[in-house]
Amino acid sequence: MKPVLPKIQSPEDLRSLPKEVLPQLAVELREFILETLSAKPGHLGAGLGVVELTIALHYFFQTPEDLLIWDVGHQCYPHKILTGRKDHFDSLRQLDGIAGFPTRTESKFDVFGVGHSSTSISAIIGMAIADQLQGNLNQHIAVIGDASIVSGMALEGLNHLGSTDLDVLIILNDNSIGIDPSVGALKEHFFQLENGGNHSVFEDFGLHYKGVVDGHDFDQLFKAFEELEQIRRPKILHIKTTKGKGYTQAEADQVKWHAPGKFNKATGEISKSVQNKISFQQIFGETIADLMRENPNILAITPAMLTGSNLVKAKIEFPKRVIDVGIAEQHAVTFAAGLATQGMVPYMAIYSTFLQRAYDQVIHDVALQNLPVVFCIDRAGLVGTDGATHHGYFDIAFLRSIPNMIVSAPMDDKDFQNLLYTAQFTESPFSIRFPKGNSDADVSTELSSRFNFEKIEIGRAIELKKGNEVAILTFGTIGQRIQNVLGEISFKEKYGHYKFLFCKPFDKSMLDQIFSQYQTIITFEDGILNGGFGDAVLEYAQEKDFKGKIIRKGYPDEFIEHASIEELEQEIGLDEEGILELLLGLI
Ligand SMILES: Cc1ncc(C[n+]2csc(CCOP(=O)(O)OP(=O)(O)O)c2C)c(N)n1
Ligand SMILES: CC(=O)[C@@H](O)[C@H](O)COP(=O)(O)O
Ligand SMILES: [Mg+2]
Repeated sequence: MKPVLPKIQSPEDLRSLPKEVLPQLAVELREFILETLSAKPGHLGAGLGVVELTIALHYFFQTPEDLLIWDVGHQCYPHKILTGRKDHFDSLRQLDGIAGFPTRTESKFDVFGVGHSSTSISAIIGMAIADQLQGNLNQHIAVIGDASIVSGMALEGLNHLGSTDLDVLIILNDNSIGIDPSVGALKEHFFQLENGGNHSVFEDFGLHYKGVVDGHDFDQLFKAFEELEQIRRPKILHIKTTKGKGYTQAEADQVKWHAPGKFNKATGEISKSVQNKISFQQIFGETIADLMRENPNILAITPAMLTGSNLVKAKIEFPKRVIDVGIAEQHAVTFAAGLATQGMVPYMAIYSTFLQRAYDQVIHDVALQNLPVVFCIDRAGLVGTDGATHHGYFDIAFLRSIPNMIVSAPMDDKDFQNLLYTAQFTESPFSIRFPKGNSDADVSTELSSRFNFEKIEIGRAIELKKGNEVAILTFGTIGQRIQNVLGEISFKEKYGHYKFLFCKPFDKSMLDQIFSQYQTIITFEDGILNGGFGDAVLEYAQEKDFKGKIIRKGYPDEFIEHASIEELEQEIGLDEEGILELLLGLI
């Protein structure tokens, strides 16, 4: 049979095909995704799992007039390929290329921007109510995974939806896994439904329930769509799929193949880059286990990012003290607050971008009660190819404004370990932000407790180098880059370098000293400038009536798109070359 995929530029082309060729199209689509992703890394398993579902949805419904939302959006590659982006698909997640998640500015088929999970039900209700009020007769469909539907936001959406008369179709794509194996009580309920259980929790939410349908079987999918078309009220279709479907290796190790990086399609071998340096994630994983060995009150909490946060090893050693609560950032933070009231020492491992969802819990449940929860904020700063939804550059600003909160960031591996160590002794909430990727420490660096942890004086800044013209103040790992640049620069004596491990509390006495010695100050941070570290310096400068010049460098007041971290830093001018140019321009 002739290939079908090359003929498809839009769902209209798809809808002109006879149903019989759809299984062949599914094979071609998988092949196309595997071929591309083996060289241009991205999220693999989730997309492979929804190939038939995606084809069936665009075939049956009149997209884009019928509105289709993909929750999280990491499974959207078949959707992107079928909706006019096939020819650009090899630019996936790269500078100026197509985004890894549905994005409204990219296509009219991406009706809602996603990246963070569990938003699809709320968004589709909003669209359905708007269409009802405006008299539009289009369909409304949201596809959501088994790990995402148990999250608070999704449950709030279901609770709303079930009380309406909206003709909305929710498709629960149940593959019995998130990134890591599913957790929580509802996974057992879903399992029972798959095995003949006949009353679903969704009916109690007021939805018509249909399940469980084989999500890889076109006939079953179309039959279910036809049946549900007649039900003109909120409804849910529960389908069972296999994450990684059609690629043996991805089916066999679904955690590894969630987002495997580059790989050899023929052998299934995942490329390993030669690692000369230790990553901050490795340091975190080793150090937290070390601290847990020493202090039985320490627990580590993760909202569904056990592998990403490098907590797997600690979980094996301390199964009861490393707790994955599922996609439940809000619950995770308040749960940590509860633990802290009873004298436990919770280390909340959370990506900066996902902490955004729990902002009220940080303020109301932790900081207001001055509870000593340790926030280990991973993926802080730019994260690269995941792009705008996942960069973590707001946290300095949003944490600095909260009373009682300690806001810290290491410059290097040792600082990081010492901050993690010190945090257990404080009586206030303590945040430690660290970036994705490598530290400057060599792979041979000893990470275990044989390295002697040192208690850090909270709030104290350190003069790394005296200067006589320009004071460079850094917060976080960007300080390492400054050190590299200073190593190269002529007129070194002109530049002083001050390391601020804490943005709050702020070392005012060090600033007093800097104000008295320099007329030019430049601040560097890997966060948004609005309200960040540089602003803290400015605020104090104004208070002290400092008359010199203050320049702030960080990220602009913009949402930054996807590309490699290095490319993005270069664009912003915060790569070594950009910094060198900047510093030379100051004298
Ligand atoms: C609020 C939020 N927390 C965490 C994540 C990270 N994350 C992305 S996909 C995913 C698992 C989703 O599992 P599921 O909904 O079952 O979809 P599947 O990958 O199995 O298709 C997680 C935890 C996220 N995107 N958003
Ligand atoms: C889709 C999603 O939110 C996650 O899969 C995210 O891409 C993980 O990021 P890391 O790869 O940095 O763990
Ligand atoms: Mg799943």
